[in-house]
Amino acid sequence: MTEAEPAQLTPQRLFEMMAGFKATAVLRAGVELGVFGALADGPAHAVEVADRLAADERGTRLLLGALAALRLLDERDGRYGLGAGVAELLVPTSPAYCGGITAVAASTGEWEALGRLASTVREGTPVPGVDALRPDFPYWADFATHTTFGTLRAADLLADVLEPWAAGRPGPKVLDVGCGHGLSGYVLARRLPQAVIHSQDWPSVLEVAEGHAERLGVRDRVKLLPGDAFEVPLDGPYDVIVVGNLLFHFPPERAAELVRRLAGALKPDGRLVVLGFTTGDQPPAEEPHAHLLGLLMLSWTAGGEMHSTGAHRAMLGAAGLTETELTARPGLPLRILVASRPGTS
Ligand SMILES: C[S@@+](CC[C@H](N)C(=O)[O-])C[C@H]1O[C@@H](n2cnc3c(N)ncnc32)[C@H](O)[C@@H]1O
Repeated sequence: MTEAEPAQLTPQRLFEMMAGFKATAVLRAGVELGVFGALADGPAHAVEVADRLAADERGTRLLLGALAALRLLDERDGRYGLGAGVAELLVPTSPAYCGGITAVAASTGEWEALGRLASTVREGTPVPGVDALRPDFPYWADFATHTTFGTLRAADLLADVLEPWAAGRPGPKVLDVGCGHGLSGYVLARRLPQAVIHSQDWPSVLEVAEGHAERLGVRDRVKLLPGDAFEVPLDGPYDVIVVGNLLFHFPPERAAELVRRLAGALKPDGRLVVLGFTTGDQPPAEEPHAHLLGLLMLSWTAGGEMHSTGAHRAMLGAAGLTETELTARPGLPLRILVASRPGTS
């Protein structure tokens, strides 16, 4: 295999990077003000849109121009309509609506943290006053609410991996630690009608997860374990424990401590699953999401950072688990490691 040539930096690529935050701002303002919903029934002049949004006419006219410059809107004869694909993805009544994800991926919290990245790197400490590990860190409830569009794919893949094995266990008992939206457990529950899911996270996040469990029709088989994953009584033993996108909140030794705790709550022959973004498995340009997420962990936690699949394997091995198997899919920037607790059930 030949090494990929490094991409040549061009002035255009450089200026696109510099202007990236402006596109984020324009998209976010469009979503926040309800521009796309206001144009769902057809094109309109800026003055009509301003009236529908109860916003300033000049401000609306300038924003609509910028949205058209980004091709989110089309402008014809002074009237603005939705650009190609916008009705499906950015009109709130569409079943494929993604605009809510701006509350996470383009959130004020991320924006403010990354706006002072150089100073965070210089000092090596999180943004003053910010701690993503606090039970009331508001970003996590937003994350649980708005990211189901993307996380459903990961939950489906996880269910594909676990279903053949778990289907052979009578009434499998599953724990999802730092469950967020909870979909990892709920998609599995829909495939395995006898499964019982224990969803673990902070209380404010579990309120959101509970809503998803109800919508997916599995609420009657879901138990909630609110609290700190390091301290809450785990109510085991379990057939399956999933820890998804949580270990990178912590430095390696703290992550390994949690893995040990979870391994101790497995039944013999039970499975511990580490699911999520990793770095160090591929060249950085092949795993950009994970590297950018690592900067959020730098900004928001004391010591959190992304781990490699090799580091996860070492944590699982140190916790006495064996036969670790890796699943990854092209185009899905997540890796799934399934490790077994020795013994027979
Ligand atoms: C990035 S989200 C991951 C959500 C989901 N597991 C996934 O893979 O998409 C991290 C979650 O971990 C939770 N979390 C962080 N620290 C925690 C702790 N000490 N105890 C329990 N949950 C925690 C957050 O509230 C958040 O919901």
